[in-house]
Amino acid sequence: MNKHLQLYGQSLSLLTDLYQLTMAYGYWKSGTAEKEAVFNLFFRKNPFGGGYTVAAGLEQAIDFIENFRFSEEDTAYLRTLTGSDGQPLFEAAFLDYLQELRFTGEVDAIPEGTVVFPQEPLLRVRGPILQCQILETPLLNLINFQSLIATKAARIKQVTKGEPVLEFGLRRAQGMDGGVTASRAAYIGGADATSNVLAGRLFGIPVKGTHAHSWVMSFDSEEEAFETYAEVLPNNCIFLVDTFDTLEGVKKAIETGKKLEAKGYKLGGIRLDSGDLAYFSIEARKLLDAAGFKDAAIVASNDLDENIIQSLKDQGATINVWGVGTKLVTAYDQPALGGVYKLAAMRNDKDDEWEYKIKLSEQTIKISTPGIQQVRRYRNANGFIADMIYNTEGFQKKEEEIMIDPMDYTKRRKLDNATPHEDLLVPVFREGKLVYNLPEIQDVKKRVEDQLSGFHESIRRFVNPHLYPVGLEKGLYDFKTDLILKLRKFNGK
Ligand SMILES: Nc1ncnc2c1ncn2[C@@H]1O[C@H](COP(=O)(O)OP(=O)(O)OP(=O)(O)O)[C@@H](O)[C@H]1O
Ligand SMILES: O=P(O)(O)OC[C@H]1O[C@H](OP(=O)(O)OP(=O)(O)O)[C@H](O)[C@@H]1O
Ligand SMILES: O=C(O)c1cccnc1
Ligand SMILES: [Mg+2]
Repeated sequence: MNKHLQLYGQSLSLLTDLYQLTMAYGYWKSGTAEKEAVFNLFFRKNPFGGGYTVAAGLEQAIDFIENFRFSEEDTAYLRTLTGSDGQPLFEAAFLDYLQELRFTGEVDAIPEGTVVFPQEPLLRVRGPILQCQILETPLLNLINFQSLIATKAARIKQVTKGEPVLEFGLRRAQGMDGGVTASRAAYIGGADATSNVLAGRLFGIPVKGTHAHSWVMSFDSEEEAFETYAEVLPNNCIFLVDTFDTLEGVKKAIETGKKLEAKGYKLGGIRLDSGDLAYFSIEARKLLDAAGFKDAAIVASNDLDENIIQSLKDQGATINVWGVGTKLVTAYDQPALGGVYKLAAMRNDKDDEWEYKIKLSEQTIKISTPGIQQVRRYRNANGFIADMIYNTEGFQKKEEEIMIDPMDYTKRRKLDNATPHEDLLVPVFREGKLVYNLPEIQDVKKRVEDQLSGFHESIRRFVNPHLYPVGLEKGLYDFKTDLILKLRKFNGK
């Protein structure tokens, strides 16, 4: 366990914002540390202007929670922190308490690879408030980034229409963990292989690659470069043909391909990495086909993303393997998913009942939803039709379920228990123990494909995608409205 979650040889429990620890100290000192709380992790907008998001990062979140403990070294560091008066920020007894602290609560989560939408809790954490609080930052860090990259990869795979995508991003990734984590999420979302060898080893992702311009440049001629490569790696021959003159390069790759064939090997293909990729791929295909290399792949790379790939396809490009780096692993056009983690309920001291919590905002979309939430996904014969967020404890939903658009009271839909449905959040931790069987990464990847094919294609289009209906169960909607009115002092008026 804890495969790549150790950074620089350190445990990662301090990988949180200082304010989580100062609040934790506050809860401890004021005697509320053990009060039971529920937090929901959700985002408010699909990334890239798209109509869907792919959930990813749960395995690393689980790993983090399982290995969550402050070591002696960690608390020794915290002991050195001081406040504005130069005095220690934390008292010794609190740091001793932290050292003994383990996660004892509950986590429910939507499995990785599930297609999800704004407002839906991807993860729900329940337990002593101090523990839930400290987990906010690492959980958001882990889920936001991987969900973002998995979504980007799904969009890229969507436009290649099933043609292989090779993730080449490590050199441009946001640091080392960014690179490793992006390779994992990209594979889940749709990439078929990575050039990142460490990610291959850690996660069981296929590793693939060609060669660079420097290989060609290190010889006196392109012929010599290709032939030497073919001698050393006859079973891995995809030649980069654009170092000097692309179509001349293709001809030289073909000559080397013939020699490979004579020795019983196959020319894997060529790679194009500059110039007009549509034009060169079409011309290269003609040359390869005429020479009998109909199976040879045409790999293309060079700052590709889903929009350029779509444009190349529209131009009739004959590329059939797509190398995508920078714009995939950095989510170039939207570098962050704005997931948040909000307190939604707390156990009341007086009567031991749930007290529901809400964050007000001038912007309706930013008002959080109270409750111990679950997401129910309904389907008909054609696929998924709507998701309803409901409260699982306290006020109950009724037999006949009415779902209301949280942004528009008049937009509603009738659903009932007879409509086939599935609850998306599944138990992950109970009393601090892992109760979830982690799926193989290949199964997570497969889940993305299955899920995406279950939604109407209109949610997948890039321009003005259709908004998939996500609503609040009427009881929850009304409860939330009453709570907002109460907080705004419109109580009963
Ligand atoms: N036919 C095409 N239609 C649309 N975009 C294309 C087409 N061919 C290439 N591109 C994209 O246009 C951009 C070209 O960038 P740029 O001009 O920097 O590349 P280049 O000069 O050809 O190559 P390099 O600088 O790597 O040698 C890349 O993002 C590439 O993917
Ligand atoms: O373009 P990306 O999607 O990031 O894919 C990875 C890129 O990395 C390599 O070259 P590099 O960019 O290092 O050099 P170059 O720009 O001179 O090709 C490769 O040739 C690709 O172009
Ligand atoms: O194998 C490749 O072709 C490759 C690897 C990393 C970056 N660009 C290309
Ligand atoms: Mg480049």
